[in-house]
Amino acid sequence: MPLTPTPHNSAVAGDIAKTVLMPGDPLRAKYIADTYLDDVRCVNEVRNMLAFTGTYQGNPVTVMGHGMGMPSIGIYSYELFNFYDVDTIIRVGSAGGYADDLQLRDVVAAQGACTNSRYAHQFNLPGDFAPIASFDLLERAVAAARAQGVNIRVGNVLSSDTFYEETTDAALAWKKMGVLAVEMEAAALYMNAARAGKKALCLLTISDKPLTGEGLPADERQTSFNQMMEVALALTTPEA
Ligand SMILES: O=P(O)(O)O[C@H]1O[C@H](CO)[C@@H](O)[C@H]1O
Ligand SMILES: O=c1cc[nH]c(=O)[nH]1
Repeated sequence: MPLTPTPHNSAVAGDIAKTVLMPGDPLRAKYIADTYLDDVRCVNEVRNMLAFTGTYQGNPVTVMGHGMGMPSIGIYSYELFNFYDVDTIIRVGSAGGYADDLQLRDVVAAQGACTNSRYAHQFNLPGDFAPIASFDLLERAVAAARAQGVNIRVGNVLSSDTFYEETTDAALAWKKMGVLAVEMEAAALYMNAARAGKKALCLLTISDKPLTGEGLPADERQTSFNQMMEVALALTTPEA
């Protein structure tokens, strides 16, 4: 029985490239496709979770939104890894900076992803799982960033089930552990990649600082992340 299309994705297996870039916002996926890809076609519109397949410097790549939160990226990345034979997913997201020395628009590579979610419980492990990036992708992202003159920070992030918090207690506690920034999906992506034996990396642009109240406006969140996108796109080329 064919596994594709799925209830969430009308693409069939050959429509999706081996490497997929995933922002949370489907309009950011469209922006990446319109700005950087050639020979683009839209391969999914189910729930408006837009997916586009094209080429970047001659190499096939798909760009698809994943929505907000771990249940959402959990579904899309599971299907891409297990039903569409995708090898590599690179999330290109926004994050709230915790570290004092992170500024708005800085780029972070999530080497590890702490989480307050129970996503790992489905794997019935006799302990806590440490969700980590593919070292190969991480190493290549750092090299690509240096080559492009992008100052990239590498470290731990928090993948949170909540965007809004009653107090700053949790943020301050994670910050004390050296966690650089908060977002909402990397841990689930890294776990799905680990379980499927595939590769994943989460790159983030700092869109706000929850502990100081600084933030970029919504339109800039959608379109101002070009440095991060260009580092991610460099990983789609064999020579990167
Ligand atoms: O900008 P994206 O990639 O959606 O990432 C961040 O923004 C959303 C919250 O505003 C969450 O999805 C969080 O992870
Ligand atoms: O998840 C997110 C993303 C951006 N900023 C935050 O504070 N949290």
